Amino acid sequence: MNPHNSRTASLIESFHGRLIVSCQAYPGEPMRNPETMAQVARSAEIGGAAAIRCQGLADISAIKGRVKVPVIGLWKEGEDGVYITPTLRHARACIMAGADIVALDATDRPRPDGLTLRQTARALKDDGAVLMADCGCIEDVDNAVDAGFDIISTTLSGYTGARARTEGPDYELLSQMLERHPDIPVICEGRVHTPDDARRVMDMGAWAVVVGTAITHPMTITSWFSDAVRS
Ligand SMILES: CC(=O)N[C@H](C=O)[C@@H](O)[C@H](O)[C@H](O)COP(=O)(O)O
Repeated sequence: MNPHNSRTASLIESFHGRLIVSCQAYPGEPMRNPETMAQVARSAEIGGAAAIRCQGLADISAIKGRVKVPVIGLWKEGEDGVYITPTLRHARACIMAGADIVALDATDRPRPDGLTLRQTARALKDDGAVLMADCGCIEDVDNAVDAGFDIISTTLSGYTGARARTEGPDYELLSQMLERHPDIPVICEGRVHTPDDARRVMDMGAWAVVVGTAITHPMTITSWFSDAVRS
């Protein structure tokens, strides 16, 4: 196990075996408003979320003030290449805004500030930060573990070109991660669309599951129903 201090260990333990809800609205969307996201996050907490994952400094700050559960913060900038908390500056800003854990792109693609993943993680660990690695394939996972990340996640599977985008969660990557890194909390995130999907990843041994779209993105949920009704 990575050398955790007891504060980090109890933070990570607080969502062991539990649901994490990702509350994000994308640029140009009607719900892209920190107050709205804080209301969504508080609703998710009341419904049983053991942590909230959220994007952008204003949302992190608003949500941190509204929920008691841990906040996993990230800051998306750009669309190509590394866009989830792309630099050390973005990560530090997330922490300053109130994130208890910061999620970063953990691929080996070039980062805009020229730092490597390992250099970025080292600087943040020296600050005392708790780090979640958003991985796209097992090589990213191995690198993230080497770099000192506290939590590893399937977040970027199907979005980096390294793996095909599965219809639902990437069960295959999840099982590789669980087998190779039994001592690090493994989170399944991405395209978990039903309670059955969520139960299955927990039964496989995931530490926790992150659900975003299927809980907090009404535009997409509506389109699922609308398409089903029309066809
Ligand atoms: C690939 C990427 O940028 N994923 C983002 C990461 O924060 C979010 O857009 C996703 O909503 C989140 O990962 C949860 O996944 P899903 O919405 O499929 O439940």
